[in-house]
Amino acid sequence: MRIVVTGGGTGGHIYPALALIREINKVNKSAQFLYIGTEKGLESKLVPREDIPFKAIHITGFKRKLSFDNVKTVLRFLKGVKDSKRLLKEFKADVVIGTGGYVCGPVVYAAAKLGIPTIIHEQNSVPGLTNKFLSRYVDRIAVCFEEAKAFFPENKVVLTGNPRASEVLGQDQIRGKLSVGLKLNIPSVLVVGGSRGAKPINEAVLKSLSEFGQKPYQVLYVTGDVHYEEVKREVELIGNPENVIIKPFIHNMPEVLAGTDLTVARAGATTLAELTSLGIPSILIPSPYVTNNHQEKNARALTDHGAALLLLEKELTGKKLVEQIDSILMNKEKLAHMKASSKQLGIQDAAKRVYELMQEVIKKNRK
Ligand SMILES: CC(=O)N[C@H]1[C@@H](OP(=O)(O)OP(=O)(O)OC[C@H]2O[C@@H](n3ccc(=O)[nH]c3=O)[C@H](O)[C@@H]2O)O[C@H](CO)[C@@H](O)[C@@H]1O
Repeated sequence: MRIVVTGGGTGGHIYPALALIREINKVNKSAQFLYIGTEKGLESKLVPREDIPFKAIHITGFKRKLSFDNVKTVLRFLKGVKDSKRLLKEFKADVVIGTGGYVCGPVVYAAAKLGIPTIIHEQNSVPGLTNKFLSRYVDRIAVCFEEAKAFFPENKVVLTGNPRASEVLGQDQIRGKLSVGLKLNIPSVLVVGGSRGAKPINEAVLKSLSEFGQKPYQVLYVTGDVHYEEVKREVELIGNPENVIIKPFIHNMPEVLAGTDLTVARAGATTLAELTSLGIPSILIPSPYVTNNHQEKNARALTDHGAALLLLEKELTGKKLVEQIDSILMNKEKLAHMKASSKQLGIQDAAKRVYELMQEVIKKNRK
């Protein structure tokens, strides 16, 4: 099977794609992959790390306001379609799957026009612009939230979940903890602001740093690559408590999550799929800067079922953050209840479901 995967911009679109590739590799040794992304997106760094063949096309996203830039974007889109068609023909793709981000636009559109079976994977409860546009042309739309179904043609949409939910299972939590310097016998809180970090979360953590030092739990605090140096400078002034470990980015997140008792995070859809797959309770601080406020809607899918607490960014303070962490970690009953609710929302066999959908569209195309 010759599979083209495309998706990019941020980790939330790239990690599901990488998880899908790894999971397919386990069951189909002869599968061949080509990843198409952009040079500027995080995918140009993450994909080659995994030894997956990577090709880049040049493309930019649409501005929501009407502007001359959009004319340039349309021209680039058409060029992107042309380049994608060439790559798809050269590779002789049997199926193309897009996992989100604007790079999917020309690649998946080109595939549909060439008559190659196509799938898009929508991680969020509310779809983005590119997937809405592509939904007209693709064979199937794989979604992760029941709520997302309403935005797509009924005959194409299938609830599969996020392949990352499958990948995070069965990991070695001891190795995960040791790899970042966490102690084995103390509860751990992971604080992470999505794949690129989040300044408001960093500010709140810095305000509570000394207080964390007094707590019977340990904190793994991930700043995001671009914020790391600044955070480090501030930490030097405040002092770094022994039970708070600070990292710019975690590359072995599945292992690290395995040893996590509670997570404080943005409400990116891929992070949520990982947390619910493992049954990790969370405190979610949705980014208010995303399209249609989709992170808050993602978060509510968990908070409505008691799997997470919601902390809106406008209400976020260092004090509130510590209070919420304590309210969960210091209350065994609440912790157990949240764990169970979280686990119930997980779709653990998501990778298998997406792979089956790929096989189905290929078969249908051959008939
Ligand atoms: C600002 C923005 O537009 N964010 C979107 C982006 O978020 P973002 O890229 O932050 O996505 P998610 O939070 O969904 O996923 C982040 C991914 O990066 C991984 N990770 C994160 C930090 C780290 O140090 N190491 C690591 O491996 C996580 O485990 C996860 O797999 O895509 C998501 C999925 O479509 C959307 O829901 C988010 O709204």
